[in-house]
Amino acid sequence: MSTALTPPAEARPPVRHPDAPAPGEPLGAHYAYCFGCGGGQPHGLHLEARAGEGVSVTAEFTVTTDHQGAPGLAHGGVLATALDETLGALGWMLRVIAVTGRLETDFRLPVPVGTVLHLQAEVTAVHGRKIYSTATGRIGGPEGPVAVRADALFVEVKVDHFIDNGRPEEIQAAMADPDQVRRARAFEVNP
Ligand SMILES: CCCCCCCCCCCC(=O)SCCNC(=O)CCNC(=O)[C@H](O)C(C)(C)COP(=O)(O)OP(=O)(O)OC[C@H]1O[C@@H](n2cnc3c(N)ncnc32)[C@H](O)[C@@H]1OP(=O)(O)O
Repeated sequence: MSTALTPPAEARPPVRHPDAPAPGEPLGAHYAYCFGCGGGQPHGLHLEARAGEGVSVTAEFTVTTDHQGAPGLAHGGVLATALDETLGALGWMLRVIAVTGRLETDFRLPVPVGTVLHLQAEVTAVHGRKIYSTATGRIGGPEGPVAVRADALFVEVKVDHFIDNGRPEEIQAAMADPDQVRRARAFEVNP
């Protein structure tokens, strides 16, 4: 793991938000057109995440023929997306909006089409806006061998990050959708 992903000595253990979803609760998509979790992307990952214990989440992603790199095998970038999306879902447990600053991925086993990738992610430390986290993706069941893993640094941002940087068409459509506004507001209110 690179030094950029090693929390500084003064970093704190993560604290589960009191209003975080209960363990086992489905987290749903944060945006219908998200390539990782949205239902509106026909070739997307349709990753389904659930709240875990502490500051953790679990997720499942089924590799389809849309996700190939080599014949019959998942593309490494798609697997990195699955790890990134699962790590991004940790924001629900802290109730902050955060984006990926750095993602370091190890690919340990090839992942064939048809495989269910069982993902688990947890926050390991928080320092200011910096959120340090780690994730695994297992095959053959939730306790199967680790096929992919990642260490990451997410950086907390405000909703303005998306409003200022996103394309106006999609931003306006999202802001006109009451469900989307409700999801964004859920993260904005911090103790
Ligand atoms: C509506 C609901 C939607 C909910 C939306 C949820 C979406 C989840 C989707 C899945 C996750 C994604 O793919 S998100 C999409 C992919 N990621 C992105 O597009 C992010 C693009 N990058 C950026 O916008 C920016 O670089 C930021 C926001 C990450 C940081 O910029 P900034 O806000 O100006 O802050 P900055 O001062 O640079 O950095 C803050 C601290 O983090 C450190 N830091 C920043 N980047 C790195 C890095 N790569 N490696 C090491 N350290 C880093 C800095 O050194 C600093 O440490 P110190 O000096 O404080 O010690």
